[in-house]
Amino acid sequence: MGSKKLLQKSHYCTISAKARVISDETRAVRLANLTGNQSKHSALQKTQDVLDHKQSNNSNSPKYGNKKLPNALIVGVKKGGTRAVLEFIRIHPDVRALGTEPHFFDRNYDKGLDWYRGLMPRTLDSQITMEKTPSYFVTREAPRRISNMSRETKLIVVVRNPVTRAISDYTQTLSKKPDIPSFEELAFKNRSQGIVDTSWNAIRIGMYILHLENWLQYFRLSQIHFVSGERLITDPAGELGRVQDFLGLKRIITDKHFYFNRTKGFPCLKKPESSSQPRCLGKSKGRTHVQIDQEVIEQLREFYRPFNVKFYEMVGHDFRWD
Ligand SMILES: Nc1ncnc2c1ncn2[C@@H]1O[C@H](COP(=O)(O)OS(=O)(=O)O)[C@@H](OP(=O)(O)O)[C@H]1O
Repeated sequence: MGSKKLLQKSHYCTISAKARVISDETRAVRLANLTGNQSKHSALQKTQDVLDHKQSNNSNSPKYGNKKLPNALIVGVKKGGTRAVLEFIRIHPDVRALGTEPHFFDRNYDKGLDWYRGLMPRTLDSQITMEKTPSYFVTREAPRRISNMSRETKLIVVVRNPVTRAISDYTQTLSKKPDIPSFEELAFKNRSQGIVDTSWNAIRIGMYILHLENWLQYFRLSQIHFVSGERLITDPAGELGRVQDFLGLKRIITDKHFYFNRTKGFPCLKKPESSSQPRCLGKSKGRTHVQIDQEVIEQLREFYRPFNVKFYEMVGHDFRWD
């Protein structure tokens, strides 16, 4: 076999090994989130050990290294574009990330930090460990718990127009439970009087300033980086450039890594040479949204406006959601 073919073959093996690792890892964390029992957790640990072994056979991964608690977390927001940020940043050679959402600081906190650390990929000292769980942003206890782990944790929040975010959230729920009430019914306590139901999660999550105030009790604003969910779609390289700066990483991910996939309607990662792996996000990202009456959208815009303005003032950036 010629040297070029050999190279291509080993590259292909690395990619398919990585794909296997990701699907095993997904199974492992899902298991932990679905069950609360101890024997399943040791099964999870075993699966994770197998993953580590597989990853150590992957030439892209360190042969040695340690499982470390994350230095950086993507803490929100749900439907903001958190998966895209994680999948894009993890192509950086100095980043290793858990592919699935461990929900440690909300649902699995009682399992302890050792359990959490055990889920993480092995990293060299120079590498950053990351995970993403979008529900952390709206979990009251999450900032305190994360600051107890390390006060130096870097936090990333992907924010998006709260009205579009709410519709995206509802569209996702509807895809799983087709019998739920209409968006309008859930969004308002009294629609004719314009009284919004702030107890509905799809609405509450978008009141970003309220959640942010909770985080600022434990973290400095400079420890939190806000990614624009809108610009992440129109200029992924620009947003990822700022994420790399924030994480203290060399800017390796650039516009050379992205292309706009017309079928998907979103930016995707360029395929590494000779790989058959899809590099666009899955079907649950970029769903066609439920059609919502323009008047309802206007009412929600009005509702969010004061919260948005306070949020812009606090973070020093106008996201232009009006
Ligand atoms: N490159 C790329 N490809 C696909 N989708 C992209 C991308 N960049 C951002 N987005 C937007 O990400 C939205 C899903 O957000 P999350 O990943 O945070 O969702 S989740 O909370 O993890 O379910 C998803 O929301 P919907 O379009 O409403 O499905 C996308 O708009």
